[in-house]
Amino acid sequence: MAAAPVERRSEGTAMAAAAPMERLYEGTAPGRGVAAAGWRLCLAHRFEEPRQPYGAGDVSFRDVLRHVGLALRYFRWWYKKTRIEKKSAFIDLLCAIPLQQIYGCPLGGIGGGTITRGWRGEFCRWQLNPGIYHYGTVIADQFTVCLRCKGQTVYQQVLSVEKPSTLQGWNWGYCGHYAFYHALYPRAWMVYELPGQNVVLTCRQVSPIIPHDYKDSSLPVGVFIWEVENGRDEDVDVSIMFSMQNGMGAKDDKSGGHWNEPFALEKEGERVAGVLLHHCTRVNPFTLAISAREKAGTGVTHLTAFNPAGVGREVWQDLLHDGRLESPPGKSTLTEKGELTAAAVCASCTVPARGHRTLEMALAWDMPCIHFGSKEKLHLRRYTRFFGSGGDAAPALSHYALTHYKEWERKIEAWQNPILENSQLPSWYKSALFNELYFMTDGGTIWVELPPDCCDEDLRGQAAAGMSHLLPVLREYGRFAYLEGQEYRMYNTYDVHFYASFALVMLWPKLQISLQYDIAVTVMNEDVQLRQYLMCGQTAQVKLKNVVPHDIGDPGDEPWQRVNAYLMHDTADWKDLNLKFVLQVYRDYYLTHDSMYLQDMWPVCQAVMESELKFDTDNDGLIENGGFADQTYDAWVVNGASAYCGGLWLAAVCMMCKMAEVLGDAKIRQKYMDILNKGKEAFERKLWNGKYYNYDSSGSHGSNSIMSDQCAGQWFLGACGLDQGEFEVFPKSHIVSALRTIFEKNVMSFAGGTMGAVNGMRPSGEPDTSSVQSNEVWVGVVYALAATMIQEGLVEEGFRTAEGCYRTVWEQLGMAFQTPEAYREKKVYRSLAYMRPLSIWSMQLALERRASQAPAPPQPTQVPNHP
Ligand SMILES: CC(C)CCC[C@@H](C)[C@H]1CC[C@H]2[C@@H]3CC=C4C[C@@H](O[C@@H]5O[C@H](CO)[C@@H](O)[C@H](O)[C@H]5O)CC[C@]4(C)[C@H]3CC[C@]12C
Repeated sequence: MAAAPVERRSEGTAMAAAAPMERLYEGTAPGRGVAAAGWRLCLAHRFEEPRQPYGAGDVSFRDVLRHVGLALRYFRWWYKKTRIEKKSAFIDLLCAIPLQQIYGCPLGGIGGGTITRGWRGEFCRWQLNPGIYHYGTVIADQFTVCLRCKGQTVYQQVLSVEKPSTLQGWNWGYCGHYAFYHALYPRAWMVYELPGQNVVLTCRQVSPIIPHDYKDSSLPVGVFIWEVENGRDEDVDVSIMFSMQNGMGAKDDKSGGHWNEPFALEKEGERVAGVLLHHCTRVNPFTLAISAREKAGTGVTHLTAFNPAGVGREVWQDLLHDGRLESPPGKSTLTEKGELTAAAVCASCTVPARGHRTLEMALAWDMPCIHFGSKEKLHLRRYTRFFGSGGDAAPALSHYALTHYKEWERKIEAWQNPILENSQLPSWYKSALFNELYFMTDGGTIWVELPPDCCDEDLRGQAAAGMSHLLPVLREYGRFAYLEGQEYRMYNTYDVHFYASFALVMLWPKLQISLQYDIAVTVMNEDVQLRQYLMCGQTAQVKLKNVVPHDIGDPGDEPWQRVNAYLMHDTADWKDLNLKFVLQVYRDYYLTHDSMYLQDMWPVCQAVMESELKFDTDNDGLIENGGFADQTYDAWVVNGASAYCGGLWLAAVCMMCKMAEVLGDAKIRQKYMDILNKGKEAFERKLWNGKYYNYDSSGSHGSNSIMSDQCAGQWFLGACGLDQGEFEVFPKSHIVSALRTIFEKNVMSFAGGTMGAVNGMRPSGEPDTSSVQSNEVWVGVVYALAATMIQEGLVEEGFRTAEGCYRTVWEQLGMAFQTPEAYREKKVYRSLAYMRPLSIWSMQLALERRASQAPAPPQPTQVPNHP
């Protein structure tokens, strides 16, 4: 291999996982402006480990017996839902999405829908209907390059390694050994050497993901900046053609009535031209726009319509002829039922000998008004406040994207560079930190406006009345929701958001505040409808008053309106949800200093803590679990006092004291101080075993398992600076001992220390197989554990722990941009593209905290400058 832009830059605990990349790349070009850190792959790469989604065959006989009731109830529910009602299941255990090791950076801002490109450049994952995914590569969606010298076309190639059965008139099968992909979300680069041409193309893909920005970050656009380097001694005319099918490759692309039209928009001296592809479905119609920026020396041409299911010769020849497209005026006809249509836009320029030029192209999509599955309410997306809701915004969005992407990149660099340039941080971490952020947009994310006429009453009366800032916050920042996972279709699953929320509060704090207001409203409300819960078979109310819901609803139904789509357990009896609300309220206040928020949330915190107090059945100041899987580990039973929920409880009680202090509520402060003092003693007495905190106090076989998440309470306390002095809840020495034990057992004694931390380990050093979740690794829990280690000074251990997950997911298993909830040491994974791994941002918070506390480096002695 020549000079190796694809080399693996790994430090310390290097693993062999990604080594084949180096051997595959045969190019020499470094590309233009490609970031140093990130996730890099040669286009000829193949992932070798074929993993399977968790299936019935992976369950032990003991677990089959344990869950046979659930399985039967689930099957009955699933059959009714999918076969009789013809709807899709919020979790489809019987039809898991097969693993495709193809994904790369998604396009688009927050909550306007996403289109994911694969690392080989394909347009392959679509979330335009809110929260609903369509997986499928659309073959016509391509970039094609045409090179002309002295008036002759010398090279024309689709920049795709595919050899499809449609559009055979095109020149497919680009040799992947001459290109590489590099992702550093929200940007990605593809570097193509054009064999034998002495021309290098670098395509930089940019999405408007800008921390603390609540306008541009909402835009449904992506920009492709093509840097063309001409290594020849003669000028070359270069054209890049961007072709796109009208639709996302789904059934309704053939439903008829779709049409395309060319457009050009000139504003403030900037001209953008392209084609609009109107996708006229009954529900959630949208317009796609492909475009390019016209400027001196850059011409933009188009083809309004072609048949993407045909041979495609007319398109190919058109471009081949003169490096331009025919550019007919006027609209296309409407498609017939069964017919597909596509369009293309082409940007061309002359690149001088040994010179360089840039071509700028954009993809925008405008689906301003959306219905969820129930179609009860019409919602307006966030970006409509800036671009209107008439369905005619695609030209303006394209123009805005092409004239603002430089500013976006400046802001992205100002945010990312201090981290990227920190030589103390390993480069895998830099890749993990930014690339895991993909889920913020590609988590089925939705960001909508509050209807202008929405009042307290609509948010259900008394709930809203107590919160003076509820309406102003929701009006100004809108409503935000993201899925638990692309396969676990529930919005804002709260026990999981607890982990992921660090990313939101650190980067878009107003969205975290808005989400919390939404949760606060649901706390006060109830849903009296009865239903059967699948795990235990009992019937109970959908939602009780004064408890935090599991989730805010299913996009296949009517989220916000009907909460708790999850029907495995009655989560009114879960022990972690209420506590996670209190912990987030204080954490958010600590990070944002938003005292209005704190004031509004205070009565809600008191209400959920009152509900929680009933779980302290023996009045020792510590809650007890109920002998079922009554927390986020929803298939791992806990009985009696537990390290996880007991620890969260004490942390929440501590934060109640702190909040009461801030708000000057002495009575409440005293109440929770008394509970805290009693509870701390009970926690140590019931759970501390001299080395770590036992899983639970039941004395059953698994009760002395080592749980990787046993310090979750301390994680939050440390993140809020509440881990010392008066507020030291857990003795420092115990926390450090527990973390060291987890590192030794759950990390280093599991898969040779290369796969992160297993959820539960027996003291003997065997993974705990007492439940289907105890021998899983949960990536988001591992990142949270790593943050806790860093907070407690075990920095190397923290990085080592987290590195195992990153390398496993991104380098070994080919699960880039679809990090799963869980994997086992061998064979299986569970729930692709999951929310929890966003917890990696808590590692960053811990690192920033440490850096700000570190003593300042000695200053060089100042030599007085005497005249
Ligand atoms: C008789 C059959 C052959 C054997 C069937 C066994 C199965 C019934 C069970 C084996 C594995 C179980 C599933 C494990 C995980 C699940 C996830 C859960 O939802 C969310 O999970 C998060 C934890 O990962 C949690 O934090 C979130 O709050 C939840 O929203 C739902 C249950 C289940 C799918 C579970 C169901 C039963 C098995 C498939």
